[in-house]
Amino acid sequence: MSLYCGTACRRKIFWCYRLLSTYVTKTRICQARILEWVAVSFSRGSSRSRDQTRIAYIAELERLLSKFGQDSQILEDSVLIGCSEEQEAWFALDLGLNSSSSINASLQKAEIETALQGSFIKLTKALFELNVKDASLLSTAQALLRWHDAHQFCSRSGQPTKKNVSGSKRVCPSNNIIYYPQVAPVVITLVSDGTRCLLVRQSSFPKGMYSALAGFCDIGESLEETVRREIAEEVGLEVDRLHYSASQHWPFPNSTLMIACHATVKPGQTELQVNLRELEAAAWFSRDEVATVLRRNNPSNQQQSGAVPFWLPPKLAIAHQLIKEWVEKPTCSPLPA
Ligand SMILES: NC(=O)C1=CN([C@@H]2O[C@H](COP(=O)(O)OP(=O)(O)OC[C@H]3O[C@@H](n4cnc5c(N)ncnc54)[C@H](OP(=O)(O)O)[C@@H]3O)[C@@H](O)[C@H]2O)C=CC1
Ligand SMILES: [Mg+2]
Repeated sequence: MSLYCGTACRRKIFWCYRLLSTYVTKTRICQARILEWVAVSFSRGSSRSRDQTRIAYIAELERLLSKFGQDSQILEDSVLIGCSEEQEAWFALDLGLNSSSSINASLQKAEIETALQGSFIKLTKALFELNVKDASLLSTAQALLRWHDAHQFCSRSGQPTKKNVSGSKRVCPSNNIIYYPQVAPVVITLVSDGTRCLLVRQSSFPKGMYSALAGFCDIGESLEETVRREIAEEVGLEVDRLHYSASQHWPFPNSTLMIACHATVKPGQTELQVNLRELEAAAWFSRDEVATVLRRNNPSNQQQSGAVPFWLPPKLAIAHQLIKEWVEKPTCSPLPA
């Protein structure tokens, strides 16, 4: 808050662009209009490569908005997502480009791209192409802007709620109820039997990708209980030991805190009973197999050579870190659950 008000702070905004698309769930294809966010990530130069993709930070958004005939009033909708090492506050703003219901409907994506000499790319793609710091900012922006978008009204009075300046909460003016952004805890666990690890596929994953096993925490559960329940529910295994590894904020489908763990099952109790309502496939893989895939981890490699049977989540995904940890530290000994 002080960052926002401080005179030394220059207000920087990075933009998010959103579009409507169909959304495929595990059980049905839903044609409902679901908001899918796309990062405004720009690459300078003629060809885009991984290290060129970056967030466009706009120091003088007012001027640009005015160029397109927009009222700078919309800046009030921006939310604070962080600050630079020079103590400049960074805000994110949803421009709702090309959305007919948006107050900014007259802003055209192509025109903005031309003005800024860059191009929009999908948020899910951008998150894996940006550096860790920018990806984290973008993840915060997506989660926070989406939360504000979905919490415009008080659930008690039905009256419109009002965002505070930084966007850290919304208040109902009629009864002073305060609403804070929500985060859902999710556990993601790499199960091992000592020599092999368990990788799974959901039908919603990109083609050929396998990952660790994940699940939302239920009300009343500890993380340990969630890990045990999810593993039992999805592959029919009983966890023997587990230990925490790391965590990561993840903005899909809404704001989640991914809590990553390693788990082991008892030797001899490794037979899988795959719950096909939750998973498309699950299988044990040796350390050598996983190490090979990690080294060549690129979906296009698989298509080109056919040598790699599957691929793993990209480096910035916490699942990737879990898998890498397991490959590199075969002897780490877990604590009793
Ligand atoms: N980075 C990675 O490699 C991976 C990340 N993930 C992330 O982990 C998340 C959870 O994994 P997933 O296996 O899908 O979880 P679950 O195994 O818990 O299954 C998802 C189902 O749980 C129910 N559910 C319970 N609480 C919630 C909630 N707060 N929000 C949404 N659904 C809820 C829904 O069921 P119903 O529809 O019946 O209500 C939903 O379809 C994923 O959404 C994904 O973002 C997952 C796998 C890999
Ligand atoms: Mg799951």
